[in-house]
Amino acid sequence: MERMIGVIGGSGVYQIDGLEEAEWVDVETPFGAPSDQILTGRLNGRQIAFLPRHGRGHVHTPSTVPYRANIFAMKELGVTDLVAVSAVGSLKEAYAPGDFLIVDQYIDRTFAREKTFFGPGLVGHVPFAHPTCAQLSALCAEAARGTGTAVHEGGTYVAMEGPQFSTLAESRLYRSWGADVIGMTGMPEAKLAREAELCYACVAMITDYDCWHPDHDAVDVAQVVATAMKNADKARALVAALPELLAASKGCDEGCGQALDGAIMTAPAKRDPAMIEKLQTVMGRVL
Ligand SMILES: CSC[C@H]1O[C@H](OP(=O)(O)O)[C@H](O)[C@@H]1O
Ligand SMILES: Nc1ncnc2[nH]cnc12
Repeated sequence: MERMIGVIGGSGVYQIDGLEEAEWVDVETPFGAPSDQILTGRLNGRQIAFLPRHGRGHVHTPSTVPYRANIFAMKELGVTDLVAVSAVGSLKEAYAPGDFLIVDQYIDRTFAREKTFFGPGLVGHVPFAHPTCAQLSALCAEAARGTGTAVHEGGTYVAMEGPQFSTLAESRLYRSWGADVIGMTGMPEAKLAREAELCYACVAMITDYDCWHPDHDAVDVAQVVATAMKNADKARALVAALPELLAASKGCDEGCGQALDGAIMTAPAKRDPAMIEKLQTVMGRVL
């Protein structure tokens, strides 16, 4: 199967430049519209799709981002490898604002979001011990290093509900858990990408020290935006390098594309035909 990069841009990354045949396209899904139109085109001769997670102009809160529609739409467009770019707070001294961290684990503290494509009449459970694709993550690290930024490979992302930032007690709690960075959108995006059998990687752009650091002011939007703006060119350079790196890579050998093998529990005779039809795009392979 031809591989194709999709990118979901976070706070501060609402578009990418330099696409040939660039076009913002509407994609409708059974879960409603995605966060915005999706920018499609060719980057260095290779097809790519880009979606701003909060919409252009930042209209969705972390809780109202239509995560299911976003993943569905990417799959519909033929994306196989999805890269999330996310602004995060650092929970460790060594991870400084301006650095990139390639996430490989999550702690999901969100509670007000739809987190699965499954439902009554079609029940399934995908493996999630390793929530990101190691091969795609390695490509992201290589692309990130090419921007000249400090890159940390591997780290745990705490996904909080927001939209308010954390209290000091919460920030200290997450540090005591050994978590590395904090954001508001990593979940359920990563869970849904796994259910849709996509390779998924998260490039976390560190924008602040949250509120635990005695020598830094507690995070506010101005800090996040200032760092994100400073890093926006690097984020775009990183994205620009990805399609070629993917084409030259040996591809995923850890089964992201077969995550649904053996996952569905509902007996064939009990499966809801409407659910089967609704989910053709994301999991037609096993239905
Ligand atoms: C503007 S600070 C909080 C906001 O920024 C992050 O967004 P994203 O993950 O989409 O880059 C964080 O998760 C919050 O949504
Ligand atoms: N400190 C922080 N907490 C949650 N989300 C963030 N996004 C960027 N910085 C953040």
